[in-house]
Amino acid sequence: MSKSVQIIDLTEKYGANNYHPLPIVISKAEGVWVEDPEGNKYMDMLSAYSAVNQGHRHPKIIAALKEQADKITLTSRAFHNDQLGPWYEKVSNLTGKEMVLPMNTGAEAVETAVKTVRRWAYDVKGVPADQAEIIVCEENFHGRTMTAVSMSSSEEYKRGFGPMLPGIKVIPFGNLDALKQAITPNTAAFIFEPIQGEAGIHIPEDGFLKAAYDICKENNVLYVADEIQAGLGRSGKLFACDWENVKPDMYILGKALGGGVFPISCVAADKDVLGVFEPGSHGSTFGGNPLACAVSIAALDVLVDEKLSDRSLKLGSYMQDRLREIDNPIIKEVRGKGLFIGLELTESARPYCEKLKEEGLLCKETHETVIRFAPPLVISKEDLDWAIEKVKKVLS
Ligand SMILES: Cc1ncc(COP(=O)(O)O)c(C=O)c1O
Repeated sequence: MSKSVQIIDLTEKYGANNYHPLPIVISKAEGVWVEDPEGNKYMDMLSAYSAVNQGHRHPKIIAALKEQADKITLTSRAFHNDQLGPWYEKVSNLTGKEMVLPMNTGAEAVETAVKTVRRWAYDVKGVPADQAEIIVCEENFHGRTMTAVSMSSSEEYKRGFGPMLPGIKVIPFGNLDALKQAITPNTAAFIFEPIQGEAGIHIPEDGFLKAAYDICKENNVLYVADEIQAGLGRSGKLFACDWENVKPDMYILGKALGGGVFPISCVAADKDVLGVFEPGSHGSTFGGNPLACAVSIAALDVLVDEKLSDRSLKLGSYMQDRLREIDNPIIKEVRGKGLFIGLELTESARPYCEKLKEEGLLCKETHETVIRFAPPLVISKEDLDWAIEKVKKVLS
């Protein structure tokens, strides 16, 4: 029995059955390439759902991890640590926001955003206690905690987990009239993904992000962009909201914030919003730990120094054009921004992901019929051409 089969058996025997992974074990990685225990190499076209935008084990990020691991890894927030201040400054400069609040996972940052906007509604907007409302979009994905699941429109994500968090209103993605109608005096925030990732790379019509911002401003509603997956270079801009030059009231960031090396997430907003917290009102033992901050500083430096947003923009439109050349009636649509690409089929995408795996290319189906392509943004043109030929072979 191969090592891979043994490991999969153990996972299936002891692991909770909450994922449906492709039957492959990964034990090593570098850049865009990963390797199984038998030494077979594959190209990673998923990047851990856009957490590895900087490429696997980027040498500068690994160096920062090792250097910090030799000094101190955790203080809790009972004390200051020497990495947190410089990390705050870096995220503040990048987002243009005055304040930052660190967490660990994306869903925790979403929780933080929800607490912030509710408290803001209570303290600043004067919404009566327990009456704050939040508007979200159909087919959103904000994570798997109870708050994030309560925001979901998917019955499958919610089944048996109730009662859900109250005060959530769901509108169709990209629908400005529905947004206007959903707003009441108790609305605290509109929380949305500027490009919906898990839904199958849904891109709103041009003008939506800006028009939705204007509606929020007219009604004193906070405009909160969940850029956990679409942000940090993935869509061909530093933030997906940059496509319409919109500065949200709050950014929610995660995934590539830690360069795929260490978990870190955050929300960033100005003082009039994120200033609502006082000591004891929110926190996390690991949030803002020195290891995560040191890694994140390096991860953000790599993103900026290597101009990964520009690479994503250029290589992304190249890849989309090449995919559109494939002539096969099962292809319904190729859509994307930068290297954030969805290829929608008229039938289940899973068998094609399995065939691509046999060809040495790892990607994953989303929403049944969509193959998501999101390679590390450091991918070379040669490697991308290799990947495109494999996709052509499997889909032609
Ligand atoms: C837009 C968005 N928000 C939140 C999350 C949740 O992040 P995490 O899995 O780190 O909790 C994800 C994860 O895919 C996401 O894509």
